Amino acid sequence: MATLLHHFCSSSTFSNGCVKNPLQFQIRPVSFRFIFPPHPRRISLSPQRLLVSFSMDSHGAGYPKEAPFGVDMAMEEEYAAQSKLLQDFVSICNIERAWTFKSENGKGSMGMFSVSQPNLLANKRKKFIISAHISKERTEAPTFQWSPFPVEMTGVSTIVPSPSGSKLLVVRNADNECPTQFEIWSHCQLENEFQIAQSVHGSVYTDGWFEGISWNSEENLIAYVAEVPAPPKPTFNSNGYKKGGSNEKDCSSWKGQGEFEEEWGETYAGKRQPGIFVINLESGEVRTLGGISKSLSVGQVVWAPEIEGIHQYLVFVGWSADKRKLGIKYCYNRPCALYSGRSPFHCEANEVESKNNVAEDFPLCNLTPSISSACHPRFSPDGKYLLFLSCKSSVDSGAHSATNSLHRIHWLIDGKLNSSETLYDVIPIIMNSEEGSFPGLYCLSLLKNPWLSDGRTMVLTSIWGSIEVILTVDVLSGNVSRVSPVKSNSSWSILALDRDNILAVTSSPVDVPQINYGLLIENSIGGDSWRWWDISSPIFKCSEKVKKSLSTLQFNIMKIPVKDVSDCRTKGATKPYEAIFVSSEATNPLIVILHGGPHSVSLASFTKSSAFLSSLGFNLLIVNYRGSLGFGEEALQSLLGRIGSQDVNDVIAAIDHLIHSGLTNPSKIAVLGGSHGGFLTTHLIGQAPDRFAAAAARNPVCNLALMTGTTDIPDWCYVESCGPSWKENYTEAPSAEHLSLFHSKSPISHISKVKTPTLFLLGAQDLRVPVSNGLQYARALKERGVDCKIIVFPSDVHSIDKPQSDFESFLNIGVWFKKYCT
Ligand SMILES: CC(=O)N[C@@H](C)C(=O)N[C@@H](C)C(=O)O
Repeated sequence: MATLLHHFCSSSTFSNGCVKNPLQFQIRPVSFRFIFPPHPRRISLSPQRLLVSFSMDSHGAGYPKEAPFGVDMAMEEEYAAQSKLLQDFVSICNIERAWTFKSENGKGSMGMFSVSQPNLLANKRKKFIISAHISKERTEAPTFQWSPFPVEMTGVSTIVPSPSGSKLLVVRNADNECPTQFEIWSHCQLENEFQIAQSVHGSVYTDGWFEGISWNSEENLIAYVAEVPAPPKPTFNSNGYKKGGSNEKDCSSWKGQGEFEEEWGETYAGKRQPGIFVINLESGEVRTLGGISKSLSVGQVVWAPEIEGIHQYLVFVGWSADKRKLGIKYCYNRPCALYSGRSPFHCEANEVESKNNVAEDFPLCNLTPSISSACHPRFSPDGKYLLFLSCKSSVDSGAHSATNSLHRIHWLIDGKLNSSETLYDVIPIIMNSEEGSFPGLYCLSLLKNPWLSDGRTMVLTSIWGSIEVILTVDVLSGNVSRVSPVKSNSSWSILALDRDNILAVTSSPVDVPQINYGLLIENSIGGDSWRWWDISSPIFKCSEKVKKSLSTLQFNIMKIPVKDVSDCRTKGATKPYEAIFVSSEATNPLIVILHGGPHSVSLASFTKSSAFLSSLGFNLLIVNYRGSLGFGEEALQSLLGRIGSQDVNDVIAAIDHLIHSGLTNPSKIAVLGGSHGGFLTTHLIGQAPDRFAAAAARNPVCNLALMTGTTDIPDWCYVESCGPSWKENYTEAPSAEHLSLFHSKSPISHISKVKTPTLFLLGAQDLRVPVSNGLQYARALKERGVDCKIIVFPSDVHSIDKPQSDFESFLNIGVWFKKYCT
């Protein structure tokens, strides 16, 4: 077991489970249970963990055995039963990506799905490929013939088919100091294999953000993003400092640390600088895209359209960081621009041989100087336009995520931008929209080839209120159409295009994912001309137990009216927000679930952990408080400067609204959230101490004054606490006034009122909300006699998503809530 359990039993739990706090003494009923299993071995002396058992271990020696540390013996049967059910949920597969190919015989097409499934024992996600032959006859339902077995992709970091579909790149990033391996496969064999030494570059980025792997149209070059090798560290031996430094290892010397170098924060430990490389598949030679300054990190590379006799260009995104690299994971507010540069295999021989790679030899062109953010470049099929997404609202306001926009520039074949060239807004930022109409673009990834055959319609997935929908966008007129069924309140997400048809996945909080196939029936693109079919697939198989428990559940998306409309600065902030209510019996205890960010959203889609909690007999209220993505920019911006009050009040109003609606009469209420959702969880138990019977917080923000000096995103503390005036205040050296403001906005300022038993799940490697935030708050609760339990996962980062940690987290949440809410 890679995980470590820390159960800090409060003194009160040792003394018969009484929950003690300075304001109130409460006696909880305690059941002392003597457990007599078929072969009695144990005597449980306390409901918590005082337990002695004598048993013969496999070596025959009799040693007293202790209860597992952190397992509440009064709940052991519950723990065992829940762990079985949770395993059934955990084993449900996810589709990561999909591709379609022309079929060999010209009839129909082939679908290839990259699927992942957690492997608890190995504490890894197994990845495998499963394929299907897709046949379709005009308007008839398409049929999928699935390959009999999946093929496991052990050790594979990513795969990328070539544009013609005749070759497949397989990348294997190695651990330690081993080379990265590239394999090129044809339909039935390995054609070539290349080992790229660490001295050339480190791991290829497969992170979904800097990541970019692009085949050229001739399919003889691949451009990609990989870690630039670190400069050598100073070397010392028995004679002292060894001049010159080297990366070689030998036994008679050691490496010093040199100097601290900034990295990109949470999930990017060890990543200082992504660079662009090109491999020639005929020679195996790897060249670096030159001219990139040290302060520019680059990614998302694509080839510009190829034109005979003209230098070949690469287009990519650059993020500059002069003084400090601030965390970039979940943070779309980092300024970035599109650049073009000449392919290192299309430069003059003397340029390539030049060892200097200086900027003058390889001039880069900033293609988007007039906008603060440009990412995900995509060329139109005719090569005339370059489309890109922008997070400018996020960059300009400082909110870590916000409404996106889509833009178009006219591509000039020499890879340069004419300064008079206009940048067109295809989808502008929507500040506020009418009920039921397009709320704005919330899309942070595009398919490699998102184009329908007319060459001007892009297909993408975007958040719309509490669901994801599939949209078509005419990039010349700017017309946006919702092509996933308007009446559906499930979430729809595109997997791949099959010529002009869409391969999608849908799910809801009570339905496991399902593959759907959308056929464009009429010639006119957009409107209601899409017909959708459910496709049966072996991918999302689940146990009878899971099916049975899901069949008893229902959900609806509720509109919650804003309480204090007079406090709102904009019209968009007065509009109702949403909450997803998942229920079976009206009298079930209720779990209020709160997303993080805060500019993120809980989707009405299938989430294994939430489905597990509903299957335990809890109703769920999943609140998309104002500030969430998917509701227009005014509603989102309304939260800046008001965290800890507006968001807290929105959650309380949602609970009240639900209760007054008569849909439920919960016996007890629990609250659960991670990160900013943990901030809300701990605020709620402090600000509304009588309302919650139990709480669970995953890497919660509890004290902004502590977080600002320890997190990878100190700017977040300023933006969310100060609002629009944050830039004037932001500094790495907070003043006493700043610290006092941060404290007043934090859950820790309400700690004296808390009495709710609270479970803390903390990742020791979290760079975003370092473990000290949760630990400080939890220790302060214990000091006050509030019942709490802390589990620290030593190798986990902010998301606590290693399979074993995720499993143990939700098992403990389920048991904790059962203990205090039923
Ligand atoms: C921007 C960011 O990471 N904020 C954190 C405080 C947070 O809430 N993170 C979100 C993304 C989460 O759900 O973990």
